[in-house]
Amino acid sequence: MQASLAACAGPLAGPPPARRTAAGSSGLHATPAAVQHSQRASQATRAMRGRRTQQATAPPDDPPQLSLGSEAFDGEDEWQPGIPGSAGEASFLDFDDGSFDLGGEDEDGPAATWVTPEQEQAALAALDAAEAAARGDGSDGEGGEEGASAAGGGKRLPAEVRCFDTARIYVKGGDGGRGCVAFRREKFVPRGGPSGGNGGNGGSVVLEVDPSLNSLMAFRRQVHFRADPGVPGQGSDMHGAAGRDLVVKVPPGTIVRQRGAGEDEAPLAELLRPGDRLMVAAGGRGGRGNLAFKTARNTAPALAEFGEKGHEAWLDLELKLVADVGIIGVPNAGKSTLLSVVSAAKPKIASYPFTTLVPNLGVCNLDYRTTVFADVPGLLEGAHAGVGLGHQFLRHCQRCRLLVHVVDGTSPDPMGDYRAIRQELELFNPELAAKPQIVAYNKMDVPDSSDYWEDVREQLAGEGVPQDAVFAISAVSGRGMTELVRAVRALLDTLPEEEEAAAEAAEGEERDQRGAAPAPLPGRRDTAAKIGEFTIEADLAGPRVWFVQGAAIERFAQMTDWSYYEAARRFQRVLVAAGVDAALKARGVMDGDTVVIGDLEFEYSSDHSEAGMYERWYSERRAAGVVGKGQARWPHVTG
Ligand SMILES: Nc1nc2c(ncn2[C@@H]2O[C@H](COP(=O)(O)OP(=O)(O)OP(=O)(O)O)[C@@H](O)[C@H]2O)c(=O)[nH]1
Ligand SMILES: [Mg+2]
Repeated sequence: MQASLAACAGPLAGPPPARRTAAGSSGLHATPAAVQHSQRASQATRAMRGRRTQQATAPPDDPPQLSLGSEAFDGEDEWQPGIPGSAGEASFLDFDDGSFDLGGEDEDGPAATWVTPEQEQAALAALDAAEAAARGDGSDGEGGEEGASAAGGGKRLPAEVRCFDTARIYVKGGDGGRGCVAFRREKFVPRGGPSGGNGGNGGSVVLEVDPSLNSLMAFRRQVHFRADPGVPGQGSDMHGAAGRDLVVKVPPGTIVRQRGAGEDEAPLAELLRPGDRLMVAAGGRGGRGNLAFKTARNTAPALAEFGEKGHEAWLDLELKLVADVGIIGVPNAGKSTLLSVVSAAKPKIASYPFTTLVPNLGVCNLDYRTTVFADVPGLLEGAHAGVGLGHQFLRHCQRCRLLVHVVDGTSPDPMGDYRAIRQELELFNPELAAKPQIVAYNKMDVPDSSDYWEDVREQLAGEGVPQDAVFAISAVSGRGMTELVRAVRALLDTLPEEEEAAAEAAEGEERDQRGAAPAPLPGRRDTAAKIGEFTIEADLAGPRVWFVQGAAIERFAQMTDWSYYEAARRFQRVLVAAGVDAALKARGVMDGDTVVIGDLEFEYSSDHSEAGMYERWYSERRAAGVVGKGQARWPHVTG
C-alpha cells in the first residue's frame, strides 16, 4: 500500500490549482481531474483498487484462462492421442524408462501389458514428485490462478479435454444511457419547462441452461461477453431505450464460481435444469434527465446524470454433467460401444485405448422411460496420480445416481482391472465409490471371455457384488443389453430422486435472489446500499490522500455529470447530508487534501458558499477547456 501510494507522490505533490476561499461551511469540489479522470486520479484509484482485491475489477486485458489440469498448456508439448505402437515411442502412456506401455499391436492377444509392481511404484513416486514440484511452482507465482485446479495431476492433458469442462469468462453489463438536459421550446408556450428524458438501463448478462449443449468448449472461442448499453435520453421528454440482455448459453450442470475461488468454496450457483437462469452482471441504471429533477422549488433544473456503469466480473465455470448413469471402466472395455447401443449417441469407437477424451451423453428410451447415460474416458490403475488421462473427469460421474462398470472380458486379468477401478473410485471420492453399481462383463461374443465368465462371476460374488447386479453382455452383438438396461432402470427407481435435493437447492437460490440477503454475486447491483454507509481510509504519509469507500457514494460520484454546475452543487450537498464531510473533518482533513471516491479524485476545500463553489466549478471547467454549459444562468451567484 505504501509503495503503491508512493508511486503517485510526484503528481499529487504538484502545485494546487488556484482556489478562492471564503468564509462558510466546507465542501469538496470537483477538480478537472475529477471530470476527466486524469492520470492522477487513476493512479490513486488504482492504488486503492489494489487493496480491494475482492472486487471484480480485473483489468479487461487479463488473459482468459481455460484449464483443467494444474499446468498451463503451452502447446509445445502437445499431447498426441496416438495409437500405441503405430505412434512409435511417443505414446502418452510411456514413462521415461519406457516401463509403462499399453501395447495395442497384438491383434488377437490381450490389449494390456502391465508392469511389475516395483516398476509401477517407481513410476508413481516419480509422478508424485513431479506433481509436488509443479504445485510448488504454482504457489510461488500466481497462487490464486493455480490453486483452483491444483489437483489436475501431473500429466499434460490435451487442450480438447481441458477446454471441455472448465472455462473462465468475462462478463460485463451494459452501461446505463446518460440523461438529457433539454427545455421545451415551442411557439406560444413560454417557459416550456424541462423536457430532458432519462437514459435507458443497460442490458444484463444472463447465463441460461441450454439442454442441447454438453460442454464448455464454446468458451474457447468467445471469452468476453458484454451486454448492450442503454440509449441516452433525448429532448421532448424522450427516454432512452434499455439495452438488450445478453443471454449466454451454458450446458446443464454448469457450476459458476467467482474467479479464483477454490473448489471447496460454495459456488455462486449451479445451473442444473433446462431454463435455469442466473444474472451474472447487472446492467447500469440509466441516468436521469432534467425532467426528473423538476421540483416545486426548482422548476427549471439544468442537470442530468450519467448512466451507471455496468458491472463486470471474471467467472470460473465448471461443468459436471447431469446424467442418471455413469459408464466407467478401463480403456477399450467397450463403454462407448455400450452407449452407442443403448442410445442414439454416436461416440467414437475404436480398438485403441483413450478413444474417448471427452465424456459423451446419450439418452436411452426403453419401455417409455428415458435414462441419460454418460460415457467417460477410460480409467487406469494410478489414474489418481495422473496415469492415462488422470481421473479428474470422474467428477462428471458425481451427479450420476448409478454407475455401470464395464469389465473387459478379453483383458488378461478382468478381476484385476475391476479392483483397480474400484480403488481409483475410492481414491477420487469415497462418495462416488459408494454409489450403487451394476457390473457389465463385456465382449461375451469372444470365446476367450465367455470361458472366463463363470469364474469372474464367482469372484465378483466373493467381492460382495450381488448376483443380480452382474450381467454378461456383448455390446457389439447386443446380447444382454435389454436386461442390463431394465436392471439399470429398476435400480434407479429404487433410488431416491436426486431432483428433490436439486429443487430444494434451486429454491434456496431463488430465495436468495429475492430475499433481503442477496447472494454475493459479483454482478449484482447493490441496491440496498445506503449513501450514508461508507468507510474512510487515510494515507497521510506523503501527499495527504483520503479514500472514501461505499457502494452508494461511489455510484453517486460516478453518475454525477460535472458539466452541469447544478450537478456539482448537488454532489456537494449530498456529501454534507450523508455525513462524508463531517466524517472527513472529524478525521482532520485539511484544505488542499486529495479525496478519492470511486474512480474520481477531488480536492478538499472548506469553502462551501454558493459563490465559492460556482467560482471553483467555472474556473475548473475553463481550465479543462470546456465552456461550462449554461454558465450565464446563475443570477443568484452574487460573487
Ligand atoms: N468383440 C467385441 N468387441 C467389442 C465389444 N464391445 C466393444 N468392442 C470393441 O472394443 C473396442 C473398444 O471399444 P470402445 O467402445 O471404443 O471402448 P471404450 O471403453 O469406449 O474405450 P475408451 O474410450 O478408449 O476408454 C472397439 O474396437 C469395439 O469394437 C463386444 O461386445 N465384443
Ligand atoms: Mg470410449
